[in-house]
Amino acid sequence: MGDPWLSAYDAALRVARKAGAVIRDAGEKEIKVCTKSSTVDLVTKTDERVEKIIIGALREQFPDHCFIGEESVAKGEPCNLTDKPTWIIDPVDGTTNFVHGFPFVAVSIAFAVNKELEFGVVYSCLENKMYRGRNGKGAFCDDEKIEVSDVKDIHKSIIISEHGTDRSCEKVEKIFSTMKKILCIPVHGLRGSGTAATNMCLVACGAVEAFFEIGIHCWDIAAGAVIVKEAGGVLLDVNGGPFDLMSRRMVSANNMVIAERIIKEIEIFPADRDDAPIKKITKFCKK
Ligand SMILES: O=P(O)(O)OC[C@@]1(O)O[C@H](CO)[C@@H](O)[C@@H]1O
Ligand SMILES: [Mg+2]
Repeated sequence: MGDPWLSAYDAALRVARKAGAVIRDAGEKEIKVCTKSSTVDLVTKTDERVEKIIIGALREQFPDHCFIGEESVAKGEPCNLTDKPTWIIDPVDGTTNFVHGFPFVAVSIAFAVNKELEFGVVYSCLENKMYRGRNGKGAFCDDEKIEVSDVKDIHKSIIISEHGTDRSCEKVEKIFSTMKKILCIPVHGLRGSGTAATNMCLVACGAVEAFFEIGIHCWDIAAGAVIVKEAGGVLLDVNGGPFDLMSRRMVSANNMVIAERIIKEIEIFPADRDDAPIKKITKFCKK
């Protein structure tokens, strides 16, 4: 049997580039900002518009496929991963960056069949870098094959994490306590680009050793997960168990030595699963 998902992969690359161009253009104009789950969970017309463009184009070509998109889920659509061919989309990963002109904004498109990720595309559209990975076929940035770093000594590592959009003090304390413990190992540095998809690509191309977060969503990390795995990296739950795309918890690392060392320091806090019963998020926009 040939390559069953090649046309889907090509479509993902095409529409990711198109989406990136729309985001770049929109960034030149005035951006009207609304909020979703908290006052620091930002959304703009561009997020919604780009998601419509991506899903519209893919649905036209693949009418039987299912779609999980960040903004559609925010409007109350289901977020269940079934065995059916399913696209998992974050139209703008790094909306806060987009709003502020901080130069890391990504379009993230992944494709899963039988709950297995087949490929992932992350277009870092302000840098104009196209990261991509296909199950069993390697990971690339533009035309260059990428690989994770070979560092095994945590003292020689850079680790990425993010603060998320839930600012309840209890959670923030746990996040900072974890970061403090990791910093004090000590590691070479802690970083955060503001987009989970880009963070994972930084692991995949060896610029950092690991990225972990509790509170991310499946659309933030699905494409990056394929890219990290195909670049030779590992994906785990924050408790060291198997990675679960819908769990909102993840450690991605260049190897098990680094992953397990970080896991020792992570203070786990609860996060509702992405496939928990639907709750529509109310959007707030200033008049
Ligand atoms: O809302 P957006 O811009 O798509 O997601 C931005 C983002 O920062 O939120 C996650 C959860 O904290 C991050 O790690 C992720 O990349
Ligand atoms: Mg987004």
